[in-house]
Amino acid sequence: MFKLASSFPMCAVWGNLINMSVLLNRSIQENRELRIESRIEEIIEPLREKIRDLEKSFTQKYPPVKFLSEKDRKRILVTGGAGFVGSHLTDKLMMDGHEVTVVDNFFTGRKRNVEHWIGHENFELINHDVVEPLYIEVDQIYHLASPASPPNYMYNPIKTLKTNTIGTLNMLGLAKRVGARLLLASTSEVYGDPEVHPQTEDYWGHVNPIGPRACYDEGKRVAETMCYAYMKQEGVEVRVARIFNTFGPRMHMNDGRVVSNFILQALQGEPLTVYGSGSQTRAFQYVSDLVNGLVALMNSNVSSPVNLGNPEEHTILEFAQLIKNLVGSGSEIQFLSEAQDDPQKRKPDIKKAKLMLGWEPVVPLEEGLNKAIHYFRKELEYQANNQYIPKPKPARIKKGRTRHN
Ligand SMILES: O=C(O)[C@H]1O[C@H](OP(=O)(O)OP(=O)(O)OC[C@H]2O[C@@H](n3ccc(=O)[nH]c3=O)[C@H](O)[C@@H]2O)[C@H](O)[C@@H](O)[C@@H]1O
Repeated sequence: MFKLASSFPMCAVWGNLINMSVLLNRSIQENRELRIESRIEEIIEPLREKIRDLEKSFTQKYPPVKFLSEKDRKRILVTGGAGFVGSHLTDKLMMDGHEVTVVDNFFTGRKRNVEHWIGHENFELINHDVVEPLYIEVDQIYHLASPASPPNYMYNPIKTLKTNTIGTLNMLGLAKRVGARLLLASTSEVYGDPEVHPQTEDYWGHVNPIGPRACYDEGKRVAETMCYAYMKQEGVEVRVARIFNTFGPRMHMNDGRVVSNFILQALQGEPLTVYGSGSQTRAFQYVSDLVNGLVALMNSNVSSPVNLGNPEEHTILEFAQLIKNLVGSGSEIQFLSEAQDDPQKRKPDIKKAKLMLGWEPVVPLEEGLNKAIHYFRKELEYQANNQYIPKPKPARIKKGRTRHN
């Protein structure tokens, strides 16, 4: 009796203990499962995000494109179409509803500049160097292919000369064969270090034919000569745009021209490098103004050269101060030695463009600069955050020659 009576509460205690330990085990188990689940969630969420991004890129949405009837839609070739100006021009022509073929050798152009059109039925991208002949059917040719920034065109002067001479001959030959109209992207550099100010189209220029800039200046001058020889001898319709200093988004980070240099230096707190005293002048136009001018010229009946630029002139030093202020940067200004044959003043006379094309720049300098600053700020963030951005490759040197000969 006593045994039974005393063993009864012991059984109850054991029973409770067992229940408690089962409960404890269960809650430990549940806790562990919860922790594992949340850990898995932590790992999976970024993967889900990547999949969502990939899905988005598969169902790519293109910028809106106008519908043009067969009669109005043109087949347009843009050489250098993946470059800074070329890619903005391609955007306009695509959005206007034309069929656009971009040809680029990607020396200074980048696929990223036109990637938003890849796969569109009106768009084609060809990796081709205009120094080699090209056989396609087109109605209009915008011939922009050539490095334009002084460090780029001086990097390989022979290649710059070939691009502007043989490349232009090839494109004029194509224009002649298929009956296309060709617009040459010429430059304010045909005026050299000008003795006439502002520069009008009838000024013949002041160019050093054997200086470091000659490969580009003389290359473009002979390209203009070729256009008019083809016009007179072969009846090819030509348009010649003399483009003055232009800036905007999609300039290459290593472009080396003053706008991208100053903005990047100001954003990174580095000294702004002014070559010489900074008293030399330039007038800067925003890229969308230039693109509108190019299209207006192509579709006009003006076959003689036309200046396209913004006549608002500043010294380079004023320009450095302005960029510093707009960025809100504490960078210093550093004076370096003057570049050889650097034009001391430049400002377009644009009366002809106003009168004959009804064109003039409309984007104020500060507004354009703020857009460019925003672009370069994003590019710097992109470079800092993106593991996959390709680092610029050093040029492959083969038997003393650079690769773009
Ligand atoms: O931007 C353009 O569209 C033009 O640029 C260049 O002509 P350039 O006027 O010499 O262009 P930059 O290299 O931007 O130089 C402008 C001025 O700033 C100066 N500069 C440049 C870079 C820099 O870091 N610091 C600096 O003081 C140069 O010495 C020059 O006096 C090209 O040669 C033209 O074909 C082109 O049309």
